[in-house]
Amino acid sequence: MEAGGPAVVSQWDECFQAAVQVAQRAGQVIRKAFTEEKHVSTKTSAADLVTETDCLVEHLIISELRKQFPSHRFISEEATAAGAKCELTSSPTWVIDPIDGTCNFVHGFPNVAVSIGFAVHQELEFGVVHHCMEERLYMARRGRGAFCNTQRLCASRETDLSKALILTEIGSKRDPATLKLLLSNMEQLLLAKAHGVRVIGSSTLALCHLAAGAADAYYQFGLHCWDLAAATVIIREAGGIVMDTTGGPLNLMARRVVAAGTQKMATLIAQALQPISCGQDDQA
Ligand SMILES: O=P(O)(O)OC(CO)CO
Ligand SMILES: [Mg+2]
Ligand SMILES: [Mg+2]
Repeated sequence: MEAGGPAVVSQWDECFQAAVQVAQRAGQVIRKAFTEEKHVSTKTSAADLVTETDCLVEHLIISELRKQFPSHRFISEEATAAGAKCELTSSPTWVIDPIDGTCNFVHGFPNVAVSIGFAVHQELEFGVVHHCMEERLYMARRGRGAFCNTQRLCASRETDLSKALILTEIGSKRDPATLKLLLSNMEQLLLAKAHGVRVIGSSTLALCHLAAGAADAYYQFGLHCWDLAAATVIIREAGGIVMDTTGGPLNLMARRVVAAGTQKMATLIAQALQPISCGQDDQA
């Protein structure tokens, strides 16, 4: 065994435990705020929402983790919206979405999650996603399986597009050209006789449903690295595939993804999609 090997493993274990604890604390804050009046602002479009709870929870998560791991770097949704650089270096980096499903949160629709991913040398090491309203904790560490609370997760083995339940998100970009492509992509999958296409308002939770085998595929153009980081580890550890919409390897910053239980299903979905250009998180 390499000198220092076990020490490195236990270091990330400590980070993982910290992520679980802070995700649960964040969940308590979100649950309490869920039924209270919200102050809602918009960001990049009229459908890109933020509330004071997004900012409060992001501050809570980052200040707690920074206290414990002062040398680590952070990428987070609301700091990026406020102008922080979104750069994934080789340093240990936390990738955080304080509330995934803010539009759901604003409307009282209970698909709302906290998403905390962790990467070292640009490789995702673990992910924790807390479904706040159902108190479900999805989590995975690289090489150690994926779990929802204590239950081990197993992605779908389906390879036939005409038997697939597919998840996607509409996103916040609403110009006519984008909407046309978005609806045309959905139409292609329905014409291929997929059993259904679902939109639940939280990319992270949809990806966790895929990891749990409750859906066969997921695709989206326009999501962000913080929607994707934690759930990517969870899907891979559940035996699923997460890749670029071109069929190549996932680029966490490229704002597009296809995920599926099987490589065959992922390839079929990727082949059916027309690309929608959304830019890169690290070039904003
Ligand atoms: O609610 P949020 O974090 O803005 O995320 C959206 C997608 O960008 C839903 O997944
Ligand atoms: Mg999000
Ligand atoms: Mg968010």
